[in-house]
Amino acid sequence: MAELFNGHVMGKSVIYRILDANLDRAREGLRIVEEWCRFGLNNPDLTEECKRLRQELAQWHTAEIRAARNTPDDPGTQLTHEREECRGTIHQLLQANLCRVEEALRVLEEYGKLEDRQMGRVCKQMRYRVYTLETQLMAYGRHQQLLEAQLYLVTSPMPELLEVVEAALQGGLKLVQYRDKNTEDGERFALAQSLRQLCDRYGALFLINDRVDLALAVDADGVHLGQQDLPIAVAREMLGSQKIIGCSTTNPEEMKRAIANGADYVGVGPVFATPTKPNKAAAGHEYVRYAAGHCPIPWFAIGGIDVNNFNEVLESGAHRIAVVRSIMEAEQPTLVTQYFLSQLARMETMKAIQNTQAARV
Ligand SMILES: Cc1ncc(COP(=O)(O)OP(=O)(O)O)c(N)n1
Ligand SMILES: Cc1ncsc1CCOP(=O)(O)O
Ligand SMILES: [Mg+2]
Repeated sequence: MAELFNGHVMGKSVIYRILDANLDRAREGLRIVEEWCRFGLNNPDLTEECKRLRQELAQWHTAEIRAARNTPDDPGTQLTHEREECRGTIHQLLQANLCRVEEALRVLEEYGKLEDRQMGRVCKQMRYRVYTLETQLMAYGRHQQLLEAQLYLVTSPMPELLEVVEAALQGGLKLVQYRDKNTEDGERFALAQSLRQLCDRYGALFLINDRVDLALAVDADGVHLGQQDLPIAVAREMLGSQKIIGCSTTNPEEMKRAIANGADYVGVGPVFATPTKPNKAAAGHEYVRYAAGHCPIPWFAIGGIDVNNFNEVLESGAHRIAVVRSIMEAEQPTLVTQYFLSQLARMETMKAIQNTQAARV
């Protein structure tokens, strides 16, 4: 059926070309995401969902639709956006491709229903499934990254804040918390936004200390709450299940409660008394040893840790640490970050070797 639209003959072949291009686009985008779910995350559920979506789309890609393809006459093949040629991180690559799939599904929904109402309905459902996939994938990646992070930088306010954090990111840091008690909200928001962008560029997680509203405003990866801050349950309600919530603990009771309330990680300390938190007594090595033996979720030893006493903290059983001054006040934040990270990685390797040997005996 040929229909006249604005003087142009709108034949079936035009609709079929649009469907063909967008079926390809959606399937290619899904394949890119699927490869990451499979090889990057080793996640069978997410891999399976990508595959199912691809296969369901393939059923709509009939021989008739394929036959309408006319690549040489397609003006769109020469068009690339600058951003397509430069994806900085896996996160950006995944987001760009998920967005491409969602757009293609929307096109398939709108043009598909001109041909077959069922196709419109199915593509709409698939678009919602892709939104869910996106949320799950981003949350999974975020929690995986938290598991892998061994060094946590908690910032302190200073004029060179962004430069120092960037220097630490250049040293391989993957987890940053913006902690700033006194700056007024407007400036705090602007700084949090800049830090968010900086962390994105380096593929690092970005959390906000104390303020759930600020975490929401800049779409941070999560929030860190102390015993005097909002309850975890309230923050969870506001942030949803996909974001990270950390909680400070000073003793086993606080740790147990934080875990029962759904914290994703806990701070364990202060290990040593510290001027950064002057009114807080040290919990000491004993609590670090307790965490090493009992804590089932990721935990970070914090408080007074520096390059000189850091090995003692590792000997007490810590394999993740959080620091403020050691990096924020370092002459060479990149080098200090590299030093901490290399020592933490070395310790992991030694533990893996010891475990293998113990398993053999
Ligand atoms: C990783 C980490 N652990 C502990 C804290 C301290 O949080 P809190 O007890 O709420 O104290 P303030 O940082 O808000 O002064 C932290 N921020 N990060
Ligand atoms: C925020 C916080 N919570 C427990 S100790 C501490 C401060 C750690 O700072 P520093 O690493 O400078 O001792
Ligand atoms: Mg706090």
